[in-house]
Amino acid sequence: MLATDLIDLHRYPISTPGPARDAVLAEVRAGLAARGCAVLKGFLTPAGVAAAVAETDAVADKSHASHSRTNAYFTKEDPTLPESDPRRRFFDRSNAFIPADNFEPGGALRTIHDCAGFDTFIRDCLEESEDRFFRYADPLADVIVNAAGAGNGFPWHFDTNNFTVTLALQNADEGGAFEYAPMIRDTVDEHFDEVAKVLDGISDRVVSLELEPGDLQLFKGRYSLHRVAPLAGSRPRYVAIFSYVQAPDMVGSVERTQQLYGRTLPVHHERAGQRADTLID
Ligand SMILES: O=C(O)CCC(=O)C(=O)O
Ligand SMILES: [Fe+2]
Repeated sequence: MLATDLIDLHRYPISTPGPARDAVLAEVRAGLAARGCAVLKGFLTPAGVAAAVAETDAVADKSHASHSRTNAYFTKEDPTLPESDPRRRFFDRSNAFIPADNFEPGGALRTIHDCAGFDTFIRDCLEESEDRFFRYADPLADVIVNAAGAGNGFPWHFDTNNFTVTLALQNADEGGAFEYAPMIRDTVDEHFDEVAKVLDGISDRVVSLELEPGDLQLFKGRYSLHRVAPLAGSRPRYVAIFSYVQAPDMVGSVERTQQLYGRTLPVHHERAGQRADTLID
């Protein structure tokens, strides 16, 4: 399997410096600056989509399902806040991640991820500096697939990570749109009143994206409230997630890895407590 067969490199010459690549970068950066979101439609070829879906179908039974009730901030219930506060609005979240070690080197997803120039292209899109941009070194989490069946999808939230790189592989029979309220909060103001309107379904700031199989999405979810709308039907929604972090050799914490993937590896225990930052997660 060759990256040239899987990625539409004519439309997106990610590893060929020149005006065509510069034009793609300019468009992505403009989207990120204006809305925190950029979509490269048809990043994969039809053959690339088919190969990635077949690969995912073959390991779909390895997914780990977890359920929780969460608010948009992933914080605990705080009864001292007024009941109308968005921090007290909890929603059911169920998700199933296929851990990264099910995707073999040379398989479709890793051929895409390992393609020459892929990481540099993503870094250039995000305008991150070289010493602050590394592949996640977690063998269970660097390349995963979120396999979502019928249900609530992924309720409204802000991401804790600065950006997310996803590749849409398969849509559900119904629902599953990616909805977001661009830049609804900023570094100094949570804008709880605006957030509450989104949660109540009465905001006029929500944008709905119908991503199609093969679309690559770069999303800065720290300031833009977003969700995956409820899903229906028997066909699961598959989205691959490529993770990058700000320091080398990072892996997930033992607790979070266990929760998301249902197991841990020796590396999670060896590196526990050696994180580059002091954040909870
Ligand atoms: O599945 C998606 O499209 C994105 C899910 C999401 O928002 C997340 O993983 O934080
Ligand atoms: Fe998110």
